Amino acid sequence: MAADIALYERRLTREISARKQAEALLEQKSLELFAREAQERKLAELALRESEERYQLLVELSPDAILIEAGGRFIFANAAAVRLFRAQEPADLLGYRMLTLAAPSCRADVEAAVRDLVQGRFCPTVEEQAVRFDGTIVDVAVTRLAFDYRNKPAIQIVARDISERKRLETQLNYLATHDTVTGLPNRMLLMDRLRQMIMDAKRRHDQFVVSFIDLDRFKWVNDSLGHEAGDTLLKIMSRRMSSCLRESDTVARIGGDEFVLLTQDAGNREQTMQMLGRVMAAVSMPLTLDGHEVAVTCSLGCSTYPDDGQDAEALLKCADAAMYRAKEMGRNKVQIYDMELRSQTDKRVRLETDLRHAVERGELVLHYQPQVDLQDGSIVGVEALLRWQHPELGSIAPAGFIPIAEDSGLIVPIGEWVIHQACMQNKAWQQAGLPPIRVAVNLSPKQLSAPGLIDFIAQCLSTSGLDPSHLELELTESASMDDPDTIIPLMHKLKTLGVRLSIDDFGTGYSNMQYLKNFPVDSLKMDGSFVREITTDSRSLAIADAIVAMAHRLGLQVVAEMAETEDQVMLLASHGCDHVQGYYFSRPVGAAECAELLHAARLPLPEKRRWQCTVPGRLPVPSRKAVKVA
Ligand SMILES: Nc1nc2c(ncn2[C@@H]2O[C@H](COP(=O)(O)O[C@H]3[C@@H](O)[C@H](n4cnc5c(=O)[nH]c(N)nc54)O[C@@H]3COP(=O)(O)O)[C@@H](O)[C@H]2O)c(=O)[nH]1
Repeated sequence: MAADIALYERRLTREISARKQAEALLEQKSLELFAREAQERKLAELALRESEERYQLLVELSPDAILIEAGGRFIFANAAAVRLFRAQEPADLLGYRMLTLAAPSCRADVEAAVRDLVQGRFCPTVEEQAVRFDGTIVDVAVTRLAFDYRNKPAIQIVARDISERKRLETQLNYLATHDTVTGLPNRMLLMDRLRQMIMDAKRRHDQFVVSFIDLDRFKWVNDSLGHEAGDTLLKIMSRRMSSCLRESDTVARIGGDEFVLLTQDAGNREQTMQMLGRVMAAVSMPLTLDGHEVAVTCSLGCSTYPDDGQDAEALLKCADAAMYRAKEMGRNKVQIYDMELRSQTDKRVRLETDLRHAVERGELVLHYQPQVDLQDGSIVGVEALLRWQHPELGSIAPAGFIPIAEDSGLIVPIGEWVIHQACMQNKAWQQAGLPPIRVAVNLSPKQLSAPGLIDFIAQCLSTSGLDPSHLELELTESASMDDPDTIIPLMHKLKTLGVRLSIDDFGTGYSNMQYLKNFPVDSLKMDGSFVREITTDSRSLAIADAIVAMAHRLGLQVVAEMAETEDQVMLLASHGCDHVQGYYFSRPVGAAECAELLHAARLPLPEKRRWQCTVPGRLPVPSRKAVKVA
C-alpha cells in the first residue's frame, strides 16, 4: 500500500512538473506569437501608410486632374485639377458640383453618367467640355469611377486636357476637307455635302442644281504668268463665285481649274439661271495679274437632282458632261444636262460596262503599222494599235474607247494586255524566221502612275523571251511634261530593263527643253499635225525641220507619223527624218498581214529620189523653195 502511494506521488510529481513545463512553454510561445503579431501589425500599418502616401503622391503628381465628389460636392482636388480649371488652390474647387463645371452642352451626358455609376454600371472614358474658372471652355477626356471613400459612396473623376489634340484634329480635318489655295471645300467635303443635300432633298421632295465650272484660260495664265499668278487668279475667282451665292450654297474647288457649285433650286429654274449668269459675269470681269490685264471666262455645265441622277457621282458626271459640251460650243457658255447628253452618257455607260469584259471575252485585237527607214525602205519597227471588236457595234477605233478606259481606270488592265500581246507577237514573228524588228506600244498617263508597271514589263519580256531592245514604249509628250519629276525616274527604271523609249505626239505638248534634255529616250515621234501640213505650210515645215535638227543634236532618232503622200515622205526624208509611219506605206494591219509585210522586209520608197542621201546619217536639206512641192 505504501509502495502504491509512493508510486502515485512520484507520478503526480512528474505530471505536475510536466504540466508546469508545458505551461511555461505555452506562455513563452504565446509571448512570441504576440510579439510576432505586434510586429506584423506594425509592418502592415507601415505598409498601408506608405501605400497611402504613395497613392497620395501619385494623385498629387498626376498630370491628369483627379477630383473626388461625395455627397454631391467635390471633397478633394489635386494640383492638376487646379491647373485644368485655372483655380488658385485645391480649396477653390472644394464644394463645387461636377455638373456646375461641365459645359452646358455636356450636362445631360454628365447626369446620365452619374446615374449609371450610382446604379453600379461601368462608365467608359468620354470626351466632354468643361468650364474653367475664367469662363473659357476646355476639351477633356473624363473617366469616372464609383468607390467608397471613408465609408461613404463617392465618385473619383480623372480628367485629361485634350484641347491640343482636339486643335490638331480640327486642323487636320480642315486640311483634309479644304483646298489649300482658295480655302474652299475640296472634293471630299463637296461629296459629303452633296450626299447630305440628296438626303435632305429626298425627305423634303426638293430639287437642287449641281454646276461644274471650268476656267477657260487658266492653263494659259499658269504657263505664261507663272504659278503664283495662277494661284492669285484662283483665289480671286473663288471669292467672285462665292459672292454670287447664298450662305447655304456651296462652292468647292475639286481640281486645277475646276469648281463645283451646289445651289438650291426650289423649282425656280429662271432664278437658278440668273444666278449662274451672275457667276459667269463675275468670273469674266477683267483683272490685273502681275501688271497684266487678264480676262478669264468659264464653261459651266449643270445637272439637277432628282431628274438627272439620284446619287452624288451620277449628278457630278452629268454636270461634267454638260460642261464639256459647253466647252465644245466655244467656251464662255452654260449648258444644261439634256436628253441628247443623256443618250450620250447612256451610250458611254454601256460602252464602259462592255469594255470591262472586253479582255476576258477576247474582243481586243492589235493591229500593227510599219515604221520605215527612209534610207533603204526597210521596216525597222511596227506600232501596236488597239482595236475593239464589239459583238454588236463592230470594230471600234481607239478614239471611241481609250478615253473611257482612261477615265474608268480600265486602261491599266487593257494596257497590260497590249504589252503582253505585243511582246508575244513580236517574239512569234522572230521565231517564224522574220527579220527582227521592234514593236512600239502606247503607254497612257494612268499606266505610268499605276504601281507595278516595271515588274509587269519585266515579266512580259521574260515570259515571251523577247529581247528588251525589241520593245519600245511610247509616252505622250504631255504626260511626260506634266510631271517630269515623277516621270524622269520612272523612265530611268524602264531604261534599266533595256527597252527603248520614245516621246509620242512630239511638238504638241509645250516641251520644256530643260526636261527633254534629261529624258533618257531614244526617239521622238513628230506629231502628225506637222506632217499633214508639211507640204503646204512653211511654218509646219520649219517646225519639222527644227524637231529633226534638235533631235539629232541630242542623239535621238525621229519618226514622223501620219505620212500619207509621196511628197510628204520625200520632204521628210530630205529634211533628215529617220523613219516614217503612215498610210503612204501601210495602214495598221492585223498580225498575219503584218507578217507578210515583214516577210518582204522592205517597203517601196517614192520613185522620185531627189533627196538621195549623200552624207551618211544626215541628209541634205533642200532650199525653202522646194517646200511647195508640185
Ligand atoms: N494607251 C493606248 N493608246 C492607244 C493604243 N492604241 C491606240 N492608242 C491611241 O489611240 C490613238 C488613235 O489610234 P488609231 O485610231 O489606231 O490611230 C493611229 C493610226 O491608225 C493613225 N494613222 C497612222 N497613219 C496615218 C495616216 O497616214 N493618216 C491618218 N489620218 N492617220 C494615221 O494615227 C494613229 C497613230 O497615233 P500615234 O499613237 O500617235 O502614233 C493613238 O494615237 C494612240 O494614242 C493602246 O494600245 N494603248
